[in-house]
Amino acid sequence: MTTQANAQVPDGCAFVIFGVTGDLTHRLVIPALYNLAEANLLPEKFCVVGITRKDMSSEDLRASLMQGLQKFATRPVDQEIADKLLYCVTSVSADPSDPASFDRLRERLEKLESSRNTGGNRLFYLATPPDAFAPISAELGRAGLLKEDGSAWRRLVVEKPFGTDLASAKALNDHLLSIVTEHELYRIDHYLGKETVQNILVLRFSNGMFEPIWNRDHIDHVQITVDEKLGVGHRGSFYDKTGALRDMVPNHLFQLLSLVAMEPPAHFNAHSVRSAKADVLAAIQVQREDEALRNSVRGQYIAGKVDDTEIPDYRSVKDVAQGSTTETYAALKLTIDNWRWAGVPFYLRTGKALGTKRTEVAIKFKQAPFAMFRCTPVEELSQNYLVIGIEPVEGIALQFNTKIPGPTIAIDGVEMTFRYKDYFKVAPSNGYETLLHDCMIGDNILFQRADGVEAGWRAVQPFIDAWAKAGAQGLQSYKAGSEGPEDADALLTRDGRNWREPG
Ligand SMILES: NC(=O)C1=CN([C@@H]2O[C@H](COP(=O)(O)OP(=O)(O)OC[C@H]3O[C@@H](n4cnc5c(N)ncnc54)[C@H](OP(=O)(O)O)[C@@H]3O)[C@@H](O)[C@H]2O)C=CC1
Ligand SMILES: O=C1O[C@H](COP(=O)(O)O)[C@@H](O)[C@H](O)[C@H]1O
Repeated sequence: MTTQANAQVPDGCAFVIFGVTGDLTHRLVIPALYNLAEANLLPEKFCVVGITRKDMSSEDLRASLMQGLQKFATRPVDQEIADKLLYCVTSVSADPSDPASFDRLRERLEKLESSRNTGGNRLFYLATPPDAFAPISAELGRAGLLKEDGSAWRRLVVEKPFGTDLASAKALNDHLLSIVTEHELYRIDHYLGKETVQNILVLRFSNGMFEPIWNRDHIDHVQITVDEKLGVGHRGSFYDKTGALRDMVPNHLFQLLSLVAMEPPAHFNAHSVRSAKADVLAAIQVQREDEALRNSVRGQYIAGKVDDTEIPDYRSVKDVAQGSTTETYAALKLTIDNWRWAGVPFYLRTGKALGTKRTEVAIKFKQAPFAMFRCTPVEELSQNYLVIGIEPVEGIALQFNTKIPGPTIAIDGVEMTFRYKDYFKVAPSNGYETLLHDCMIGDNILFQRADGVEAGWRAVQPFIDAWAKAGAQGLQSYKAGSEGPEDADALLTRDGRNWREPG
């Protein structure tokens, strides 16, 4: 994430994609590379090596990627730029279960590097299902593909999910860090590619007015909401093993939480920013399992309608186990054990097949201490929220009370809003451009570090364990198209608080 006005063009390199035939590559990676090409942010000395276990010609691969680009591009496709990008793509077969194929890959890569004059710099992007991360990286290491060579760099990019619990995340960290250094490793969380998420850093640390009130003296609580309208769709097999908690909380919701709650980093660099984020994640209180049960709600959707679309019962989705107890909704109450946040609860919720699509962080300030205006009791005054809209509303809103014009004092809540679309005219991106560009220029600031990942899993582990033991007990049903299980409201009302209404 550059702070300069002119973004840096990366060094020449080979961009090697494992899982090139998959959905992520077609939907996000190639369209993001296209957007970088259009912005002149790809190096001239560049090649894309698409790895597949199939026998696929480069022509067929290019045709398939072009189709994906036409379908998923965020901007009108300029055919000349697209052709130039796809001309750089070569298909190579390699399968981690066949070590010899990685030796052949090394030879092919060396030839391509020399014909494209890429300087030997290599980026390996693992856009495969997560169970392939360890075998592929092991083979890359064994075949010497990640071995440093003079000044040429090597980087390994790993998609999410990073582990399925604390133990597996630790094991994956240990494995990967036995092959590459932390600096060469890029753990992607696509939330950090969103402009609105990156802006949390800028909002907090480029404006003097927030820091003095950004603490337990002025903030009552924080709400982090990631509500989705989409159901599980065709991802039953992945989702039923994963659930809402693992799928969203230790990664995306904790990225939001850490940006909102971290201490000011000493420097704007990967070490300082990631240390501050890891510190605050490590300060989340690790609850006992009985506390985790009391401080959480989980739900599963049943058939209903989202807008005009009928959503079938979660349990009827293909590849979802009969009688599955996997949660499609999770709400948690967490506390952060440090001086800034002592006594300030963080309420997190996320779910699928809900009535509203909304990703936001709402910071609720403490009420005015005294009801000078007798027209409205202080507890009935509208609440003071600073709302950071991530999606679909991209912007920032401040809610406060104001006098209703007229001869008497009457008070109403109003909202002051900033919307990106009103201020900035930028070509729409898909969120991966910044991340891919950063990998190529060697900036890890927007990528997760081992300690941050493990601290996140440590905080959610008691919920995973307690829910696994409880099984169906305590799992609420909610209708698709609703706002989630009713008990989610109780998580706040028992503390004398409410979830912020949409809008
Ligand atoms: N799709 C999306 O929108 C998003 C996906 N992700 C993450 O990206 C990764 C890829 O997701 P997605 O593209 O949807 O997945 P896909 O199921 O589409 O698989 C990607 C490709 O990986 C290859 N592959 C599968 N198993 C192995 C294996 N054991 N060894 C080597 N290659 C293998 C296959 O290619 P072949 O058969 O040709 O070898 C397959 O086409 C996942 O980790 C996912 O969580 C993250 C955010 C969004
Ligand atoms: O990683 C994932 O994120 C998406 C939500 O991403 P968003 O950018 O649309 O908010 C979620 O739907 C998916 O289940 C999860 O795997």
